[in-house]
Amino acid sequence: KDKVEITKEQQVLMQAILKAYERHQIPQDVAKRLYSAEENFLLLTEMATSQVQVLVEFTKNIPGFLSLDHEDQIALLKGSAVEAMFLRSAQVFNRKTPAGHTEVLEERIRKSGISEEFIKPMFNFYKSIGELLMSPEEQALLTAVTILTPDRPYVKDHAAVERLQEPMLEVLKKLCTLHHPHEPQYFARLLGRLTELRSLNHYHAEIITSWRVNDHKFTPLLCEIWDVQ
Ligand SMILES: Cc1cccc(C)c1Nc1c(-c2c(F)cccc2F)nc2cccc(C)n12
Repeated sequence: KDKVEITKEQQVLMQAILKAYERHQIPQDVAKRLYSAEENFLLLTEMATSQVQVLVEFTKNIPGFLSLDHEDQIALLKGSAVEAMFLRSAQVFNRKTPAGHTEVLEERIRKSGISEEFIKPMFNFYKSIGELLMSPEEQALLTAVTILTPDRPYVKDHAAVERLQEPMLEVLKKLCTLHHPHEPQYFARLLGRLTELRSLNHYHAEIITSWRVNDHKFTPLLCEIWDVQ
């Protein structure tokens, strides 16, 4: 009989409480919220930009790299950036992050304006790297070997790059034997990944072009390393 009525003040109080509750969500709640392709592209652009910065710092710390011809240093960096970044993002992707983060990253990559034909080879590569269960030393050496690939475009002194790459391949080969005693083919499998990486260069160039066609903006560093704009 006596009608229940929310008073005006109670309405205001309830709205304030609800607003606060929705604003202060815990991470996994946020993860469920779908992001727009633009938001995903922006996040990936930030990730890619910091990956390039990390790549440049890592490369400068490779023993002997800074004593190479300066133009060759640039040619090696520009020629290997995509492959090195695929390797690093594969490590990031395969690291067992707190539950749900890898799926979130995968979802954001899938919804960032990259066409399906490039998504497949990208995740196949991530999976094939994950299956190798590389040690941190193997990951670091494989990245250094990738950067010190003598036959990149515009490299003048091939021999000097080979002299740096050789000893790293030797150490990597020994590590594979030590870490994977029951897999004599492990080193060969690692080098097989480098071949797969090269094919991803082509896909990456297409991804960049398709983003540019849709007028996506890159950071100055990404433009510089991939000769965009
Ligand atoms: C950070 C990231 C992680 C996984 C997938 C993607 C698409 C990205 N983002 C980019 C990559 C890139 C990379 F950084 C690592 C591996 C493969 C890549 F395609 N390259 C570029 C070039 C211009 C802009 C972006 C956003 N971008």
